[in-house]
Amino acid sequence: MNIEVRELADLGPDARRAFFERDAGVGDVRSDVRDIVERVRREGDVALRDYSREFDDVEVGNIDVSDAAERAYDEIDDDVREAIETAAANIREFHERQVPEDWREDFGASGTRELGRRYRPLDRVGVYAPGGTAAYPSSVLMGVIPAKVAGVEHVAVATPPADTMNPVTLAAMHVAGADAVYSVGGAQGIAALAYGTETVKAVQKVVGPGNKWVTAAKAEVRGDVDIDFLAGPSEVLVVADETAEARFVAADLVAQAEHDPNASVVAVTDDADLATEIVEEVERQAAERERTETIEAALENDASGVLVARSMSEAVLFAEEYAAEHLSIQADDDEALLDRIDSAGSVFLGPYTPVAAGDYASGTNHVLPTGAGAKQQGGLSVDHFVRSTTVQRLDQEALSGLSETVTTLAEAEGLDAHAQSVRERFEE
Ligand SMILES: NC(=O)c1ccc[n+]([C@@H]2O[C@H](COP(=O)([O-])OP(=O)(O)OC[C@H]3O[C@@H](n4cnc5c(N)ncnc54)[C@H](O)[C@@H]3O)[C@@H](O)[C@H]2O)c1
Ligand SMILES: N[C@H](CO)Cc1c[nH]c[nH+]1
Repeated sequence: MNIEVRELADLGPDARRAFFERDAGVGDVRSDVRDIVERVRREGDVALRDYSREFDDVEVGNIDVSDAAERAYDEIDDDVREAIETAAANIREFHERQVPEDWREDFGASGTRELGRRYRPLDRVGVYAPGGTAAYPSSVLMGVIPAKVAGVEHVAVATPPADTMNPVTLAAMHVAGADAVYSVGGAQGIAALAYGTETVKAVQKVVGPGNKWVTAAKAEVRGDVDIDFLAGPSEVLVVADETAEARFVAADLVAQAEHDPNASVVAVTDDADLATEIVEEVERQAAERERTETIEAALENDASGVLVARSMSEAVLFAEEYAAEHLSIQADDDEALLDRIDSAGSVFLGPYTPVAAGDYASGTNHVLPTGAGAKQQGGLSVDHFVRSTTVQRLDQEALSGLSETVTTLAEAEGLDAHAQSVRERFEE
């Protein structure tokens, strides 16, 4: 692996596009994924079994494995069970703070003009929990717990099949409170949740992270079913100044790189010596990890690199444009730098806040927008599982006060029935 330190100012238009318009290979698989989704719609369970054979090399027996979750919980090691419970408690605590409250207020100056908002949970949602090259019990917690905190009655989870399903992933489903578990992964798993099959019940909304096939499938079904956002192959951007510890920066880059060859990991600093040290550390640490091949592939992506900015202001401008899934700031005045960045999925401040803490257990959600989606939205939250309705009540006096405004605007729009619906109430 040969990572070069690059000057930010020297990046040409193609290199800049590779960073800012990254899509982690999702575009390349859109047409294959369209075919998979269509076939699942047409053929249901038969297609799910065929795709599991083809892509996961598994002969699926039961697609519905809901019964296995509680058993797995009893069977896993005590220390793992305890870690799941601790992480789940922290995630639940953080998400309980997000539950919106119904409100009503009288805005009327004369008469009653009572306006408000109420929130109700969705009825049925589907959570995708990845599980191709690694197991993701943490993603089960991150998807199911906010849905349950929001009050969703039926939360189904789809996760790739295996000859023996990962017991820790199953146990996490039990802890999080999943109502149904289906052993189907990839694009076919997303299609099954979106449209239903003989075994899988269709849901109103599909959420959760995954690789490029999963992400392309979410883009494909969006419109027919609601989704959270595109949460594809992982990304991290570390903004560092001369006070940063190269070892820590490198460890955070290597950690996200181990998810997927399509992951993007970037460090940007105004200190050229630090940049060189980061590269040396990344090379050393990557060689020591178990998933070296994946890490090296991710580091060699066009959207990965170690960059030197002319100033921290330039580094901050890069971070804003990059809109990372995870933004780590390891710098002296991290809060001042953060103040100048609006676009990031989740932010990690200081040397002792590794991204991995949020990945598992600090309590924030790790399902986050990738591909610069953070320019438009934040990570998965209780908000994704509720619908809001506005409610209003006027009395006669308040309506009389508004009548001129409404009828004038209605007539300006050429909608006289609207105007009359107000006047009618004041005619004998
Ligand atoms: N953005 C986020 O919030 C976030 C959070 C956690 C994980 N992730 C990402 O989730 C992903 C997990 O990836 P994974 O692969 O381990 O698990 P996965 O469950 O996302 O994907 C596995 C599935 O991919 C499908 N697949 C594999 N090869 C295929 C092919 N050639 N054609 C069609 N389908 C194919 C299979 O059906 C398999 O079941 C990583 O990219 C990781 O970075 C993202
Ligand atoms: N880093 C991932 C989000 O991109 C979440 C995760 C799960 N397990 C470990 N990490």
